[in-house]
Amino acid sequence: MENISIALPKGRMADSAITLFEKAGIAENILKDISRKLVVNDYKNLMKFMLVKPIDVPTYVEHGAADLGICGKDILLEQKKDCYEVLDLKFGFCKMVVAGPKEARDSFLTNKRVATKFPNIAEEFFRQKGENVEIIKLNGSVELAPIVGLSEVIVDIVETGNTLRENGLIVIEEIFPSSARLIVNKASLKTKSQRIKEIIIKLKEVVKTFEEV
Ligand SMILES: Nc1ncnc2c1ncn2[C@@H]1O[C@H](COP(=O)(O)OP(=O)(O)OP(=O)(O)O)[C@@H](O)[C@H]1O
Ligand SMILES: O=P(O)(O)OC[C@H]1O[C@H](OP(=O)(O)OP(=O)(O)O)[C@H](O)[C@@H]1O
Repeated sequence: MENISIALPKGRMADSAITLFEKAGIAENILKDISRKLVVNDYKNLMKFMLVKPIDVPTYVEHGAADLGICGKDILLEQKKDCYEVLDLKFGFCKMVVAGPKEARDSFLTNKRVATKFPNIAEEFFRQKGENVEIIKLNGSVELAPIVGLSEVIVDIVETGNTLRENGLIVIEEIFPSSARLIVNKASLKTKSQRIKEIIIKLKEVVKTFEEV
């Protein structure tokens, strides 16, 4: 049987991703072994798990360093890497939105500035609307930008809405909903097709139970 390697996202999606594999009975004790260690081998099930930043998951999968990976739909749409998206995992729910102070919704601005960690998504969204905008790429704390005059609006992820509220911002437009997705390396799906298909079937069974809740 071939070994299967999986890139899991560090950070807020890590626990759900790890629990998913454990519940599916595909891997054992990943949680126990992953702390500062970045690769965990499950020799019994012939699986290798690696923990990477969510933004890097598609890169590992595209290059075949991982056969499978888990990351948000937001990251897939931003990066458009060459891999297959095979399953909506029904956790990590959030929305990509345009947000800003109330005045930005109520007044028509030409050539507005948009601060974001997702420049490609923002660019595409405003291009489709036929709006000419300047995209300002940031790496975090995006809500700060309109408060200090770096931009008029932001394109960012909203989950509870707490960060927007606490900074006096509102959702102006929703762009798309996001959740965690399972992605697969294109060559691996051919060369390791039986194992990968078995894994997808087992994960689907667990995901079904999330939907029933
Ligand atoms: N409230 C949220 N804020 C950001 N991302 C969320 C939220 N809820 C779910 N997600 C999902 O989690 C992913 C980001 O996870 P995480 O915040 O751990 O990564 P990160 O942005 O690289 O972290 P960091 O801010 O430490 O650099 C997103 O791509 C998205 O799919
Ligand atoms: O709607 P909420 O539940 O408040 O969540 C949304 C916030 O969480 C994320 O930031 P993150 O915590 O990743 O920090 P960052 O801004 O440094 O990326 C996102 O970019 C928003 O700022």
